[in-house]
Amino acid sequence: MLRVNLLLQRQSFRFLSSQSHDLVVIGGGPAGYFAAIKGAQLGFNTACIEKRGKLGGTCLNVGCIPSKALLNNSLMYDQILNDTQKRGIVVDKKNVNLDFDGLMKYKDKVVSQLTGGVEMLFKKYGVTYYKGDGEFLNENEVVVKPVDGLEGTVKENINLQAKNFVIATGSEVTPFPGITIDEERIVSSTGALSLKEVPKRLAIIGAGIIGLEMGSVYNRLGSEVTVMEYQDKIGSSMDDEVAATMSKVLKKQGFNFKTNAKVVSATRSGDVVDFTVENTKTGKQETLQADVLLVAIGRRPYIQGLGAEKIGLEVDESGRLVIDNQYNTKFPHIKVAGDVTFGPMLAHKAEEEGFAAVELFKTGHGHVNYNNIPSVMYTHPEVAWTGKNEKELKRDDINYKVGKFPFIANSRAKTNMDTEGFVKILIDAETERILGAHIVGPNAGEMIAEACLALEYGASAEDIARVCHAHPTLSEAFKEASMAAYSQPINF
Ligand SMILES: Cc1cc2nc3c(=O)[nH]c(=O)nc-3n(C[C@H](O)[C@H](O)[C@H](O)COP(=O)(O)OP(=O)(O)OC[C@H]3O[C@@H](n4cnc5c(N)ncnc54)[C@H](O)[C@@H]3O)c2cc1C
Ligand SMILES: NC(=O)c1ccc[n+]([C@@H]2O[C@H](COP(=O)([O-])OP(=O)(O)OC[C@H]3O[C@@H](n4cnc5c(N)ncnc54)[C@H](O)[C@@H]3O)[C@@H](O)[C@H]2O)c1
Repeated sequence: MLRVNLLLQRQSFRFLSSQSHDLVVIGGGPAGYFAAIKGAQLGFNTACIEKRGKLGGTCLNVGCIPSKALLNNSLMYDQILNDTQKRGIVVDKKNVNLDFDGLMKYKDKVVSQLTGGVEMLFKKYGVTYYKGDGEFLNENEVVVKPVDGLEGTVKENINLQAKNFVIATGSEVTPFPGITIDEERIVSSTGALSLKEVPKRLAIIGAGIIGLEMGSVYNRLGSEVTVMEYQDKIGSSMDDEVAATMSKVLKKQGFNFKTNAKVVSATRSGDVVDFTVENTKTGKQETLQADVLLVAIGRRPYIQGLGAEKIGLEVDESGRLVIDNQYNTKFPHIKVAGDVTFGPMLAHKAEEEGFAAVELFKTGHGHVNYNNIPSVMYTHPEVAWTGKNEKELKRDDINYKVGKFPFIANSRAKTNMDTEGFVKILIDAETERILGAHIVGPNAGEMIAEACLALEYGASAEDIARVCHAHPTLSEAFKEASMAAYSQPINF
């Protein structure tokens, strides 16, 4: 009898595939793939589990990258149509055509190039890539399960033991209670990135970053865009002056905003969507129609199927995995990075955390400065900021000075006929160290890197202003705003 049992045990072991690694990363988005590559570079025998079938997570597949491809090309289309005449370029508008299918195909091509690029990097650095669904069995073991219908998925359950884990399972769209997303007529950002045609009327719930970026794409392509925002202003995460400027600019571009607007219901009837909006101040309701309704009211952490509860990981009231300042869960060998935990849901923040978490495993040190995480909205003009805004400085009772410089007074912006916006620098009134920077303007997303560097190294406004900036460049506006903060600008 004992012999038979041993035999059976040995046989079942043959079918249970099992591997061991130094580091297992769950999720192959920006947090996960940075953690995995850094882990391999630091000498860990590293594996990454991803169930999507493609690496790069939300950002590369259905977020940053496809949205920026559409933003860039829709801007070019709009400029060819509407921004050539004054520049001495003659365009026969009748012969400018939009190949919407081509626009989408280009977007898909960039996505697959970049997701394929991450896969190549895994090969280059020796990261083992498991295509499957990762679930904790206990605090030292994860099972990778096959995903139905996914090409290249693991063929059977594989148990992975590891000394260290990074959870990087990201986020998902926050659903709107009572509204069913079908990704055709009532869409999330994912559906909005893959529409079959340009909707005549696009309604958007939420004037956050997704609402304003995707609204910009379709506004340029010809949709009539209406954005409904619950709060009394658009761009709630922005500095008030920046948000007010963007509201004016986007209205001029054709956006229709309804603020203090609560969507009460929305239903699809055939090819149209009927929705009812209530004004939160007056209580007045109106029923409107759109061809497509985009729900963009935020994202929430994603831990479905991870087995977090099984091993007793703490989750807060917003669904985020709770960690300490070293990214540790209650188990120091299980760290968390990216959208699934605290902080802004941004790809570069996720990357930094993935990197830092693995450095902490290896060396006990890792660094992310949460006071200096830039945000960029890729509309035209772009909006970018880092550090504190005026409201936060007032709230914290910090005495500050403001330096502002408008792009209308910047020679490069003038020559480019692209003068909307300004650079605003906030400095400590006493030390004159930079505390925050807020930019509305052409290439603001690139310019903010200068503010990040200055903030990180504790530069004063004068330190920035005394650095020679090339002429004529947009970055001179950053220098002049710094001059304005502690003294006077030259060109304004
Ligand atoms: C439309 C849109 C545009 C955006 N644009 C920008 C932008 O321009 N700039 C910016 O900074 N941010 C942008 N973001 C936000 C950015 O995409 C996220 O902040 C970023 O992707 C977070 O990275 P992450 O690695 O934490 O999570 P994710 O990118 O969500 O990756 C998590 C991965 O884990 C996988 N996973 C989850 N559970 C499991 C499991 N149990 N087993 C195996 N795999 C699992 C998921 O399939 C997913 O691929 C945008 C988001 C959207 C929706
Ligand atoms: N360029 C970028 O960095 C970029 C681009 C896209 C998305 N993202 C990230 O993706 C995440 C999700 O973006 P998002 O735009 O969905 O979220 P968001 O949090 O930026 O904006 C959501 C907006 O919806 C409003 N809202 C919430 N509930 C509402 C309701 N019931 N009715 C009307 N309005 C309502 C909020 O007040 C807010 O203004 C964000 O964390 C964002 O940082 C970043």
